[in-house]
Amino acid sequence: MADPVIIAVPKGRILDEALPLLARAGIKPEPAFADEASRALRFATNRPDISLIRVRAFDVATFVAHGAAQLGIVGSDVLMEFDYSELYAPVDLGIGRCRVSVAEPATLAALDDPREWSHVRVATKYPALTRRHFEARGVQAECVKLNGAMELAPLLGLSSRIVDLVSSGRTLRENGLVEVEVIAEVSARLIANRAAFKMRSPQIGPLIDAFRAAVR
Ligand SMILES: Nc1ncnc2c1ncn2[C@@H]1O[C@H](COP(=O)(O)OP(=O)(O)OP(=O)(O)O)[C@@H](O)[C@H]1O
Ligand SMILES: O=P(O)(O)OC[C@H]1O[C@H](OP(=O)(O)OP(=O)(O)O)[C@H](O)[C@@H]1O
Repeated sequence: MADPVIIAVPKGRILDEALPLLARAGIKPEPAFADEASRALRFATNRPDISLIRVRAFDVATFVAHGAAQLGIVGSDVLMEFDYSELYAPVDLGIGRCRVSVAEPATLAALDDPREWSHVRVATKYPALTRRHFEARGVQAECVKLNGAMELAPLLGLSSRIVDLVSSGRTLRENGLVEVEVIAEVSARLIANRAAFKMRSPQIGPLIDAFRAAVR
């Protein structure tokens, strides 16, 4: 039999929404996959030709871009940050919906006009996306890379603005910040390694179709 297709799935919030989607696509992982306390990283499924790996959100794109996994589920925020040419993103899965936005303290926003910025200092997990966004309108962005808790940066004087994910807006509100610009709407995508998609299309093509049919 051909090697199993490996699908990379992020830990954390997307995992919960991905499970029903996998089930509708006919893929039922072994029970340990849904148990974040499990230390296992690779999991079998009801299909001997498919196995799953559970990795950090940003690493899903890296595993698939390098062909270590053939398919993956990842937020479009991650795809925008990396911009890997080896990745093909054929299906919008409609889960993990949020937006990537610029935010700043409410006190600053009251006096501020983003159209007048020529230089900004921004704390973010998304430096490439942030620089591209600001460059497109002639603003130079100096980025401080953080991996989480961006909302602390303005409170502690690390930077007056942040670029982060916003969903309900609760995290911003509870830290005295307001959204001043939406950069992009985000949802999770099914991604495929382009070379694997070409060379293993009899295996991978029907799987992509199954995910497409599972989205509702
Ligand atoms: N509040 C949110 N609402 C909806 N989707 C979100 C939200 N926050 C993040 N996401 C989506 O889920 C993905 C993973 O985010 P999550 O916060 O679970 O990971 P993380 O804790 O930042 O990752 P890691 O710990 O692996 O670095 C993001 O890339 C984004 O696409
Ligand atoms: O607008 P809200 O509904 O408050 O959601 C936004 C928050 O969700 C995400 O963080 P998450 O909860 O995943 O935590 P982490 O990134 O710090 O792990 C994101 O980084 C924001 O902090």
